[in-house]
Amino acid sequence: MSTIDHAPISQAEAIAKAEVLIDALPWLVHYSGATVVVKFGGNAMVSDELKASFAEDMVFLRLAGLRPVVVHGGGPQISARLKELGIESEFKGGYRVTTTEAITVVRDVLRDEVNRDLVDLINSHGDLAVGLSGQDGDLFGGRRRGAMVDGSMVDLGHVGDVVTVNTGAAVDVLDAGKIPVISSIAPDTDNPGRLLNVNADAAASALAVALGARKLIVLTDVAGLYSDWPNRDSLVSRIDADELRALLPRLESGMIPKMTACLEAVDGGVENAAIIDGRLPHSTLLEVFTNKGIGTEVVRGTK
Ligand SMILES: Nc1ncnc2c1ncn2[C@@H]1O[C@H](COP(=O)(O)OP(=O)(O)O)[C@@H](O)[C@H]1O
Ligand SMILES: CC(=O)N[C@@H](CCC(=O)OP(=O)(O)O)C(=O)O
Repeated sequence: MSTIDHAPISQAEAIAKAEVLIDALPWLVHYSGATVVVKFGGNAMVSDELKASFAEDMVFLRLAGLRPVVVHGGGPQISARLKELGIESEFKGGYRVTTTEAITVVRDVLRDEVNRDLVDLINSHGDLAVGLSGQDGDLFGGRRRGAMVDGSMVDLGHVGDVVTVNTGAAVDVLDAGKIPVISSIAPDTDNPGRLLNVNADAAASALAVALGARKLIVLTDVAGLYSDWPNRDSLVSRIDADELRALLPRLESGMIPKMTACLEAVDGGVENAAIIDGRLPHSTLLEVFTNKGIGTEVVRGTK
């Protein structure tokens, strides 16, 4: 066998790899023991490879000494199931209008399909993930909300905001050294026995605030927030809460709940919130462990 066969990488490659690892050191120190809430959007779950790389990132964060918490969406998966069942579904102001018939489908797709799939992927690396929904241990309590469309408030059916968070179930999982994987449905606090469909960005934000998380990361299917959508030259790398508050009324569709969630997180004490491109493998690791991060970072304002 030649010497080459025994040398898996060159010295230059070895030094480059060591530099990548050592660059992560200040971030390992900064985030040691910190709770980080990661929202995995349905549009970012586009392939089995990306879902598997997301699961690896969560395991990496946990084994690096952070306390990752996953809140997942599943919008496209819910839409596909509703279509199969012939149930009408439309979005208003970035939120799905959710009928009594649709709410059961939303719950089943999120809790029984998307959640189980992510838990299984993480657990292929060891017994690390525990699936929860907003119903478990009264994790979330919701209240119905409408949406502003063209200056007037429209009804959204069984759609709500998270108004109470009982962190006990998630903290128990974290304290056991595991990763909570949470779906965003919430019991309706005004109508016992009824459920509400909560946008997953909003659920992740409410949980990040209640857990005193250091960081909220939102994975989606664009590079970040564009200030002049769809002009691809307008990607925002950093924005503070005051600037975001001013920009919010001009945002459209799915970016409305997403950026509202980031704003509420930093207003609620989370150090920063990042919108990153979930289509990039290992985007979460790049965001947490590199100096520049990726995507759009939202930081606290002067308020
Ligand atoms: N200003 C903007 N910046 C970035 N994306 C935007 C903007 N306005 C609208 N969008 C749209 O929002 C989408 C992300 O929201 P959404 O589909 O709800 O994602 P997710 O399923 O990840 O929650 C993007 O794919 C893009 O089409
Ligand atoms: C009220 C509302 O719109 N709920 C969302 C919940 C899932 C979600 O937020 O999924 P993504 O993160 O993939 O968009 C929905 O029904 O699609």
